[in-house]
Amino acid sequence: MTATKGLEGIVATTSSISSIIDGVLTYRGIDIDDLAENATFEEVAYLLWYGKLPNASELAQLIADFNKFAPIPAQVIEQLKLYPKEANSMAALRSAVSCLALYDEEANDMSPESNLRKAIKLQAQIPTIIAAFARIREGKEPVAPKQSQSIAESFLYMLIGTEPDKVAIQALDTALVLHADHELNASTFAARVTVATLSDIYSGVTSAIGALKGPLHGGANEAVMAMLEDIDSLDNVDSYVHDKLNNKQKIMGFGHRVYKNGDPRAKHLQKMSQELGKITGNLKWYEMSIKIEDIVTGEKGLKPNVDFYSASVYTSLEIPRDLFTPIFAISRASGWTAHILEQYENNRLIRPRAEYNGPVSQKYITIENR
Ligand SMILES: CC(=O)SCCNC(=O)CCNC(=O)[C@H](O)C(C)(C)COP(=O)(O)OP(=O)(O)OC[C@H]1O[C@@H](n2cnc3c(N)ncnc32)[C@H](O)[C@@H]1OP(=O)(O)O
Ligand SMILES: O=C([O-])CC(=O)C(=O)O
Repeated sequence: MTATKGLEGIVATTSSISSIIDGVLTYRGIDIDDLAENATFEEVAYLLWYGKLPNASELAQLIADFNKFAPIPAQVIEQLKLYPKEANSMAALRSAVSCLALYDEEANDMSPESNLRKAIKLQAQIPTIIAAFARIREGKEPVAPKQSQSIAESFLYMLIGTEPDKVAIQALDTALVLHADHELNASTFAARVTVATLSDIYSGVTSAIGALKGPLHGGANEAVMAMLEDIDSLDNVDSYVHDKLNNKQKIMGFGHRVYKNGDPRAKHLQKMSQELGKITGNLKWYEMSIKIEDIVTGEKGLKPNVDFYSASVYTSLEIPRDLFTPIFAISRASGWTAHILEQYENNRLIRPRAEYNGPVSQKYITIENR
């Protein structure tokens, strides 16, 4: 038995949800470029769960379900009020999603109909939790979900408490489309490992949120913004990036386990970052990002991943930095739950082996002789 560090290159399952072949990302066979330009997040969620694009009435039904399920139980709101105001927002989301299960009577119903319904509920309720916690920690009352055609609109409405701007809704919707699924990424794998024990969907999504939080995965978008704030001006980019690279430190938002010639989602986010910068009259973060990319790609051959330009996009939308990774979770909830449903459909326990490299032939030593 020989271990492969980080399971690089190991094919651990079959899946018909998304593919990355020769650097091209598809959801159910549809190119991400096509979806980014034409689809709404609601259509994409349907596509991931059902394997096809919805017709008008199927889409209307899904949107009606999202609106119906979006309010969260009063007990969960009460829990959010008890969390420390300075709690990490991904930790708060992880706890609150786990808490949702306690108030869902069908949490442990393993029928396919119930699991699909819970996937839709989770997708509807995760944005509500994030917006509610963001307001509660500022001493404000949560805003009830808006009856809306779009999760992006309802989320922004719950966050700011007023009608969101159309440009912001469109930009967030596209970002949600771009982040929705990504084959067997770390958080999706965590979800699949959890539910492969035949544990419930809430456990799977809670595991996934924990995995997404880390800065080598979804947490990188917040780390990118922290870096941009740290650098602070275009003039400081050169010395900052060279210092990091010379000290063999990572530049967040660059590199990817699967893409070696660039992430197809990054160009969409780069364009959005520029357009939003122009609209807000602040191109500073965009211009700094471009300069960082020039240096890192030029000198290390590393390309920006999905997290790099999403940082300046969300900042232009005036979203607080520590909600960037929770927003990633809003989107990826669709992919996580699609993978969980796929895992249940054709389940086998996921249990790899470890190559043992510890001591051998040891004997028990009594405590007085240690
Ligand atoms: C949604 C997402 O999860 S996208 C990824 C988000 N994460 C980040 O942006 C964090 C920064 N990037 C990284 O840490 C990595 O590129 C990962 C985690 C994304 C991929 O990791 P792996 O495939 O395991 O690559 P690994 O970390 O082994 O890097 C390979 C080499 O490239 C270097 N490298 C990789 N990423 C970077 C980076 N961002 N900055 C500088 N060097 C890097 C490593 O130092 C390593 O160099 P070495 O061979 O000289 O030791
Ligand atoms: O696939 C991965 O390793 C990371 C990820 O989730 C993504 O890029 O969207």
